[in-house]
Amino acid sequence: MMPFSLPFLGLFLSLVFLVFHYTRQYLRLSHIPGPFFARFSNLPRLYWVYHRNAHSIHISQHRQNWRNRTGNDTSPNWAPLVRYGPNAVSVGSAAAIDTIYRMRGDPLKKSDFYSVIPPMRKGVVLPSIFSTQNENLHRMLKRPIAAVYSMSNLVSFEPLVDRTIEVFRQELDRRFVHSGEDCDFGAWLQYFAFDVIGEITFSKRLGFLEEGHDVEGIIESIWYWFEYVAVIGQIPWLDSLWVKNTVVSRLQPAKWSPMVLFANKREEERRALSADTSEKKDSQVNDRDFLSRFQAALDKDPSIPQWHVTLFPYFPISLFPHFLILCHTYRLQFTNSRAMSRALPAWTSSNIIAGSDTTAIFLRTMFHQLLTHPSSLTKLRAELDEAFVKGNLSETATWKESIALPYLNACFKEAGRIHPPFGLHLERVVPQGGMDVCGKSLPAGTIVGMNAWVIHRDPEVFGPDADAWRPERWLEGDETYIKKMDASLLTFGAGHRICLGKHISYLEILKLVPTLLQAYDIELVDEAKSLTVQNRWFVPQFGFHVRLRRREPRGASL
Ligand code: HEM
Repeated sequence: MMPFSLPFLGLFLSLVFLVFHYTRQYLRLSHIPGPFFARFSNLPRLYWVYHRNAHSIHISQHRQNWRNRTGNDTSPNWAPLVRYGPNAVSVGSAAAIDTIYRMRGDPLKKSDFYSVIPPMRKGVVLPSIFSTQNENLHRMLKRPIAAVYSMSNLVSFEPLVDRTIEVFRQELDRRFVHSGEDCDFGAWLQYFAFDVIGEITFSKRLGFLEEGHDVEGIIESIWYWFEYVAVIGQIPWLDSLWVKNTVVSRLQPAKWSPMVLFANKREEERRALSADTSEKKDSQVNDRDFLSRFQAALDKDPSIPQWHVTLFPYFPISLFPHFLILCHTYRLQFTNSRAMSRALPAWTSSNIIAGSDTTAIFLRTMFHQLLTHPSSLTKLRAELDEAFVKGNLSETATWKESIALPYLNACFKEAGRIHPPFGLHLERVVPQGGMDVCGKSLPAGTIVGMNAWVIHRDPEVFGPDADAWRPERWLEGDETYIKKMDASLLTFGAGHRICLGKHISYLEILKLVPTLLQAYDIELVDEAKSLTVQNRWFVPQFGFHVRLRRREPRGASL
C-alpha cells in the first residue's frame, strides 16, 4: 500500500458520502421548483435573510416562471410552491392555510427555527408560549392565561391604553407642535407601543414617552436579538454551538436576555409594592393589569408546574461542517420549589417581545400609507369628522366607536395585508406519513411555511393589484369574497398558534389612529425620501419623519 492511501481513501469516501448525501437531499423534493443552490444547501436562505430583504426575494420567487424537470412551465403567474432550502418549501397559496396551520386534529409542530428564539434567564433557556415546539408545554403555558387575552376582556384594558394615549399627545404637543420641530414619528410610535405594553402588563409605563428615548436600550436589544434569530434560525443547529451550548454557557457568567431582565425588574418592583402596606401601593397597582392576572392564575392553580429547560448538545460527530449533526434534546424539569415561578417571566416577557415592535410596525404602516395616499386620508378624515359631528366619536376614540367606522377598519386590514410585521416563513414540520399541499406530496419532516408577505400577494385571492394600497377592496364586492380575503390574512398567524395578543393590538391601533388624526394635521417631511424597510423577521421601517400641527376646528373636512 502507498503511504498516502489511507488519507486518500478517507477523502474518496468523504466525496462519495457528499455526492450520496446531496443527491439524496436533492431528489427528496426534486418535484418542487426553486432556486438552484437552495436545493442543495441552506446557505442561500441564510444569505437572503442576512441581507434583510428576504420578504421581497420570497415574493419574487413565487412570481417566477419555474420550469419543471420536463421543461414545462409550472407556474405561469404565481408558483404555489417554491423550494427555499434542501428541506424547506415555501407555500404561496392562501388556500393551503388551513392545511398547514390547521386547528383540527394534531397540529403541525413548529420547526427548529423557533428553538433559536427562547431567551435565556440566569443561563437557562426560558420557554415561551410563542416559541415552544412542544405542544404539551404550549398547552400548559397557554391554558391558565388565554382568557386574559380574550376579546371579552379587552375593554378592561381600555382605560390603561387611554392613559398612555393622553401622555403621548402631551409629549407630541410639548416637543413638536409648540416648537415646530420635525418629529421622528416612526420612533415615537414605537415608544407609544412600548409604553402601552408596560401599562397593561405592569400598570407602569416603561418611560419611553416621558424620556423620549429607548429606555435601558430595550428596543435595541430586541432588535439585535431578532437579527440573530432571523439569520441563525435559517440553520438552527448553529445556535447550539454557542448561544445555547450548555458547556459554553457554564464557562460564562450567568446570562440574562435583556428583555427577560427588563421584565424581571418590573416583577421585582411589583413584589416590593405588594409587600408595601401603605396607600401608595393601591394608587400604583391596578389589579386588572396582566401581571396581577397572571399572578392570580398561578395562585388559583397551584398545579401549574415550575420548570426550567436544559439543553444537552452532543459534540459534532463529523468534521465536515455540513455533516455536523448536533442532536439536542429539551428536557423539562419540574420542581416543587416555592421560589418565584418561571411561568411569570415566561408570560410577561412574551408580552414585551411579541407585542411592542409588531404594533409599532403596524402603526407606522397605517400612518405612512395614509400620508402617501391623500385620497385615503381624505376619506378617512371625512368618516371621522362625520362621526364626531354626529356625536359618535370622542376626542380619544373609544373602542366601541372605532369598530363602528368602516373605512378605518378597512385601512386597518389593508395595512396588515400590505406590510405584515413578520416577514419570514412561519415554519411548521410535515408530520409522519407526509402530506399533500397544493396537489404535491411532501415527505414527513419537510419544513413547510408561509410568509405573510407572499400570501398577501396571492393573485388568486387579492387580484392583480395585490401590491397596491387599496382599502376599498375590503368594502366592495360580495360578502363571500370579503370573507375569503379575511381568511387569507396571515398578519396575526393562523390556527391554534395564532397571535394571542391580537385584540390588544386592535385596541391600541384602532384607538390611536383616529385620535391622532382628529388632533393633528400630519405632514411628511421630505416626501422625496422614501421609507426604508429592513427584514429581521420583524420588518420595521426607518426614516418616517413628520411635521405636526394642531387641527382646528374639529370636523373641518366636512
Ligand atoms: C400588530 C401586532 C401583532 C402582530 C402582527 C402579531 C403577530 C403574531 C403572529 C404572526 C404570531 C404567530 C407566530 C407563529 O405562528 O409562529 C403571533 C403569536 C403570538 N403573539 Fe402576536 N402579534 C402582534 C401583537 C401581539 C401583542 C400585543 C401580544 C401580547 C400582548 C402578542 C403576543 C403573542 C403571543 C403570546 C403569541 C404566541 C401564541 C401561541 O403560540 O399560542 N402579539 N403574533
